[in-house]
Amino acid sequence: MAQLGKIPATVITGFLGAGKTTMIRNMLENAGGKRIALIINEFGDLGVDREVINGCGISGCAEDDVVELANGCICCTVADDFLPTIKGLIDRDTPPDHIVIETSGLALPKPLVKAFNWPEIRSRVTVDGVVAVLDGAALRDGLFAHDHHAVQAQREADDNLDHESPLEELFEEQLHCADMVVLNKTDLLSEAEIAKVEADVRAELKRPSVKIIATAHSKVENAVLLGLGAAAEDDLDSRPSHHDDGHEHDHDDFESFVVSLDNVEDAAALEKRLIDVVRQFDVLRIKGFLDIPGKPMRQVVQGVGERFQRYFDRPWAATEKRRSELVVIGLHGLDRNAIEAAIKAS
Ligand SMILES: Nc1nc2c(ncn2[C@@H]2O[C@H](COP(=O)(O)OP(=O)(O)OP(=O)(O)O)[C@@H](O)[C@H]2O)c(=O)[nH]1
Repeated sequence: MAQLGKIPATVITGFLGAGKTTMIRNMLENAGGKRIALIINEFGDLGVDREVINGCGISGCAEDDVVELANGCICCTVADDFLPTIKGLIDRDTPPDHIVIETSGLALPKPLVKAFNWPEIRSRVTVDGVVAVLDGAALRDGLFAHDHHAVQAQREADDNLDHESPLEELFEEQLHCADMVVLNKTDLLSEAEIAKVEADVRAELKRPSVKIIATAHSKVENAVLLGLGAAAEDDLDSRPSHHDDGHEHDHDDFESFVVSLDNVEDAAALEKRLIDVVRQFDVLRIKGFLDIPGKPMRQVVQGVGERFQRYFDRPWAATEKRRSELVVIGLHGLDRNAIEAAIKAS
């Protein structure tokens, strides 16, 4: 077998908030002794995903098995960031059994898969599979299908601009590169909606062999996710991309910033303001941590579109500064001042 002796690597792709980190937490919790190293890349300067993974206290999940690539989107920094990181992992005295890479929700997976053909790693690592996690509720609501904001209407009106929305393009990039599709958040969909979304996704796939798994809370068994044996780096041609012609890719369609707050007395009221912000502005994702006075634990805030979740994940460490910080991610042109003012208004 050509892949014999190579370390398998699984690439997890999927739009902002689709459920990638949740999937990886499940995976680590059920690793069953398999040594999984994790490379995490996210859009925005707060490193929430790594924190969420480290905060979960999974036994056997050593801190140095989780590497964060924080300098921009992984697909644009492969040579500078990704290659040295993966080399570092495979050169360890005890290399991992499996490498899992969580790409940022705005990353194109294909340039990353391509990087596995670099001579230094090609002989030692193979892309076992590209897994695309899809937000079933966002698909049902048409987030990736047509223009949902005025910004898009302007783009449509200008003949010089690419007519496809950045969300639609990303969706296609991620889906067309996938060896397995996880249709997530089915708890928010009716049976009929699941069937409709699944059929839409199936129609968009370029390779009929790709399986679609419908699930909630990103629950898929490791035996299903890992060990696909796809050797995706050898099979790039069947994964079409908008950028195959060398067309430049950047993330100018999106932007993010961090909002720092004082401690938060009334988290429910803050959540209401955050939902208003999502409704008023082109905000796609808000996530971060809150310092709630009198509480020994830090509170995690997760917002995907208008859907918010809050939970306490771990005690603040004695050595760390309690802080309240949120990363706001949205379409380019966010009115940062207005958004900050709206979040801070009380
Ligand atoms: N209702 C529901 N919520 C879900 C499901 N899966 C994940 N979530 C929630 O969706 C939010 C985002 O989940 P994450 O796993 O952080 O998503 P992600 O893809 O890693 O997000 P980014 O890294 O920011 O792109 C969290 O609040 C999750 O608890 C699901 O199946 N159903």
